[in-house]
Amino acid sequence: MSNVRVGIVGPTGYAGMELVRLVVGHPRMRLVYLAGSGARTGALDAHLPHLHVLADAMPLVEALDVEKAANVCDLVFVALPSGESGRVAWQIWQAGRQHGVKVIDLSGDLRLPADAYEAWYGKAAVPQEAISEACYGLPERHRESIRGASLVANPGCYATACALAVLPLGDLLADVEGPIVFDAKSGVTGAGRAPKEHLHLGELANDAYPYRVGQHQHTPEIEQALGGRVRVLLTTQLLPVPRGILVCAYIAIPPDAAPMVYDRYASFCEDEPFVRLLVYGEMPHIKAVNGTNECHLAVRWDDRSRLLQVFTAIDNLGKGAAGQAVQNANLMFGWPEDEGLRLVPLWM
Ligand SMILES: NC(=O)C1=CN([C@@H]2O[C@H](COP(=O)(O)OP(=O)(O)OC[C@H]3O[C@@H](n4cnc5c(N)ncnc54)[C@H](OP(=O)(O)O)[C@@H]3O)[C@@H](O)[C@H]2O)C=CC1
Ligand SMILES: CC(=O)N[C@@H](CCC(=O)OP(=O)(O)O)C(=O)O
Repeated sequence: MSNVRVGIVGPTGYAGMELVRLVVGHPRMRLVYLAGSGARTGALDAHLPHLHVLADAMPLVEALDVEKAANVCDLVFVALPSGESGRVAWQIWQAGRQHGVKVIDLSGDLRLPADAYEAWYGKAAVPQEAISEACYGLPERHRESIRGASLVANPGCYATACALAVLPLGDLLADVEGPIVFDAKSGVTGAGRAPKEHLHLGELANDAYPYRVGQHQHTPEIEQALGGRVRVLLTTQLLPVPRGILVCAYIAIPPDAAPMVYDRYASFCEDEPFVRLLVYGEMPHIKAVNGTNECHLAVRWDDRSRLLQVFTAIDNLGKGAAGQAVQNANLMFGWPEDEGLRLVPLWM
């Protein structure tokens, strides 16, 4: 059954190590190639002792060789810092194009048009050809295109949680008045593993605060994921927890649509394997989705303010990164969408 040969570029990073866990547990994937910058090579469990249990199932970590990645793998996940990741994904895709290698990039490099990317990320964009080739990998919106894609831009973590809060509105989105406001909070693994002063325990413990306000790079990605029809105000905040994203969206739907809005969300979620609508009145918890590919969603109409509140919770490393990447791979290979993703939450 384990017939598809898989490579992971960036396995020593937070998203990459979660990919290792999911790929090793996937019944149709065989991990054959691990590569990074060359700074940490050899046995992966020498750098990540918790993976010792998987040592026999894992190749050694090598310095990245694009040609090798393209030749020994059928599928490559690329999870490098933005600015580097999309370039590497594009190179591997080009090198393996003739024998149909499939590539999923977890960074923001292939998600936006070049001018928007450069404006919001402040970095040079990859060639337009790469951006045009890449399919935006939000299954709840682009399932059919993902099935036919060989290069996928995996969505951002905040962008996933925010878009999923709104997409169930469907054509009601056209009647929303004013911008949609997202109050979003993330655990610290969202910032990656490279040490930074504001991420130290001493700085972050007992604290929580907004950051990159008005400048967060997922703002245009959310607008794009919602079809470019609404303005978005996104406030991102850092929480002193390792993982998980919690979003509250405030949406001015027409008040006369309020009585049937829960049913609209219910009918959307009924067909979605990973978006779970909570019973009216229940609220999502990040602990209930951490370690999984699920998005938990709650809807509440506030009659006093005449606003719809939609709450979503995802694991930034799960549905926000590695889990969604595996979901996309399942679609690209024509497998059941939840293959290898029937995961029990970590809770503690
Ligand atoms: N963390 C998250 O929650 C999410 C992350 N993402 C995206 O996924 C990508 C990876 O994020 P994350 O895992 O958090 O990042 P980390 O900083 O934790 O890890 C980055 C990885 O990239 C490797 N690396 C760095 N530079 C190079 C290079 N020049 N060539 C080859 N390998 C290199 C590092 O390996 P080495 O040890 O060899 O230096 C490390 O394994 C980013 O683009 C991020 O935006 C997207 C959604 C959510
Ligand atoms: C807590 C934290 O810092 N989260 C990151 C999440 C975004 C990310 O991972 O980067 P992409 O733009 O490539 O998706 C951030 O806010 O930048």
